[in-house]
Amino acid sequence: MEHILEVQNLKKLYPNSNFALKDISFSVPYGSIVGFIGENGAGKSTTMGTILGTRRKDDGDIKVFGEMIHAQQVAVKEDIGVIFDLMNFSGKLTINKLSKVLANIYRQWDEKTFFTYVNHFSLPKDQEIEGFSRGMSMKLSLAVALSHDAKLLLLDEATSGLDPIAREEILDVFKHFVKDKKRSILLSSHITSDIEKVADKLIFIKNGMIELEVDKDELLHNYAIVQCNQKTFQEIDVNSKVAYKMQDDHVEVLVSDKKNLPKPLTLKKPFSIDDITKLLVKGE
Ligand SMILES: Nc1ncnc2c1ncn2[C@@H]1O[C@H](COP(=O)(O)OP(=O)(O)OP(=O)(O)O)[C@@H](O)[C@H]1O
Repeated sequence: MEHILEVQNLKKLYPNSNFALKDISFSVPYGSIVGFIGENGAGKSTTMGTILGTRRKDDGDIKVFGEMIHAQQVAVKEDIGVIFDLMNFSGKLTINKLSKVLANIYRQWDEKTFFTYVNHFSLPKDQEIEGFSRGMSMKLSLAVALSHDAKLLLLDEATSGLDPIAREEILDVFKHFVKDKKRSILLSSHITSDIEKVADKLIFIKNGMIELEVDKDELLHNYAIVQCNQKTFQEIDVNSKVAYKMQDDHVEVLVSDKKNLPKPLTLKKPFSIDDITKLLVKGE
């Protein structure tokens, strides 16, 4: 089995909203960190919520660890560690008390690992967690997600609110988490430089649709952003054009096969995930 998570033809409509997840499919391979990228309201949290069963899907299949997942399956959910934007723990608890509560919730609760992360993140153990800053809350959520022997982490904006040093630390924790090739992470973030640092694969979502799903190596080796005039734009192989944006005096194009371009052409080097995101989101 190659993939820890497979999403096939997932559809979801919200009542009283024009938004829909429109038949989306993607996969998360074992041992990988997959970056989930899209602008505000693109559908990242909705996708993660339907995978977890906290939001009802209308159609489509979700397979985790090779098995079809249904909303009621508690056992499978124990194997999924989650961070969503807001913490759900009672604010009156301290970390010491929280650990005892979680030991009763998770069969695989590992107190030793939990306190290793709590110490690593320098979190106070006897302070009520409602007084925690956003960054401290995020670190606590992460310590919890990493301490019940989860095989898959669904992390929605898990690095936001953290200072650069804490972000570095956490990205190192992510890399370590997937190292044995038995576990994976799906990570959404607006801080694309974080994704750029750790992701093995990238999924771009726009308006409820997957625009691009690509391995980072493939992106680095074969993709490019080129700037050219209209005439040269027409000469680029249509299958290679992923997205483009017409500017006043030139066209900016994301191509998937940079070795097969008409010459001469200006390659934008180096390009960032932000550059790609802008073209996919704002371009055609
Ligand atoms: N409970 C709900 N009822 C109706 N519409 C909703 C609900 N939750 C989300 N939406 C809508 O679904 C769309 C996608 O929202 P979602 O939170 O999945 O986006 P996102 O990509 O996670 O955005 P962000 O980056 O801002 O967190 C938005 O238009 C939002 O208004």
